[in-house]
Amino acid sequence: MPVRRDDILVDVKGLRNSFGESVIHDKLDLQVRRGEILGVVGGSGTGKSVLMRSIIGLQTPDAGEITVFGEPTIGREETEAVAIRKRWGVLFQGGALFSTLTVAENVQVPLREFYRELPQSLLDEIAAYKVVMTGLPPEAGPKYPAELSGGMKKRAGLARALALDPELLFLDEPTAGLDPIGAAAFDSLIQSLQRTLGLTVFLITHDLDTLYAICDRVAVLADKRVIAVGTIDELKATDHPWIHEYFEGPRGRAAATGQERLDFDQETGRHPTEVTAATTHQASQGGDSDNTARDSDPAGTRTV
Ligand SMILES: Nc1ncnc2c1ncn2[C@@H]1O[C@H](COP(=O)(O)OP(=O)(O)OP(=O)(O)O)[C@@H](O)[C@H]1O
Repeated sequence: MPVRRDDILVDVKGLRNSFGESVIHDKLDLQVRRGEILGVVGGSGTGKSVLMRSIIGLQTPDAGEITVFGEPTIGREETEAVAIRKRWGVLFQGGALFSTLTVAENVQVPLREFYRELPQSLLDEIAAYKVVMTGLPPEAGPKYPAELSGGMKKRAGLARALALDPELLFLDEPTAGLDPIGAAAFDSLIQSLQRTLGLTVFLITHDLDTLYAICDRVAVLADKRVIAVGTIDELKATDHPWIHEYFEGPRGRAAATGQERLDFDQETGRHPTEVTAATTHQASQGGDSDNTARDSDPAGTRTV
């Protein structure tokens, strides 16, 4: 069924980006649909982050058109760009928190930028609400990033990304560096926020478990463009060698098996609550397991 124009929140057409002689994107097209979680995958250096930066206006492309919420974003006057920027939130790779500001102050940065007239009492109230919304304990608000575990830093970054009540959320590798349980908890958090707040999510990831667990569609970057976009089943049916290797390689198969097991257990009402309870508890406690590198998971799957 054709997608209604209004339901395309991000539309990228004919994008070209290069750095010197090195062409990163050429004739790249991509659409993000309202209400979906779109996973963006591709080998290292294929230009996933540059694509995100182009969409949010941090990278000026050589050529192409980008519209967000139906508005062109390239070459806009600052005042017009601000009106669009207010409507999205961004979680950069690694959280990108200001180290000299507390968590609450970090969350207040976009509020101060766009709504200078807000009184401090309201800023504090909003920040406290966003902190708790992302599963952090209220005591995390006055802490500095250096005092937080890796998982807590991601949650703080997410709280800041949600500060302006965005319609569209950009997440760059949100589960990188998290252990499997912390990553699963973060996936659940993204999915539950997406559903509750009606968000559209552009999610760059290398994490196959995340794709299976929460993404509605997946876009694959290779050969300087988006070579395929669709559900995982649709992608598996394509014969591109990178896609085939990605989903049918050992980690891809492990993630698929893990998801099938989880689906089965959810249907039969068996153990997933154990995972949920453990992760929820961990999240509310700001547990240390968020801090361990997820790559230490040898099976490449987080279902335990
Ligand atoms: N500001 C820059 N100046 C020069 N080259 C850059 C710049 N930003 C990105 N690049 C290059 O563009 C390419 C794509 O980078 P990008 O960070 O988008 O890749 P990626 O797909 O997100 O990779 P990864 O999965 O490893 O994070 C890389 O070769 C990178 O070195």
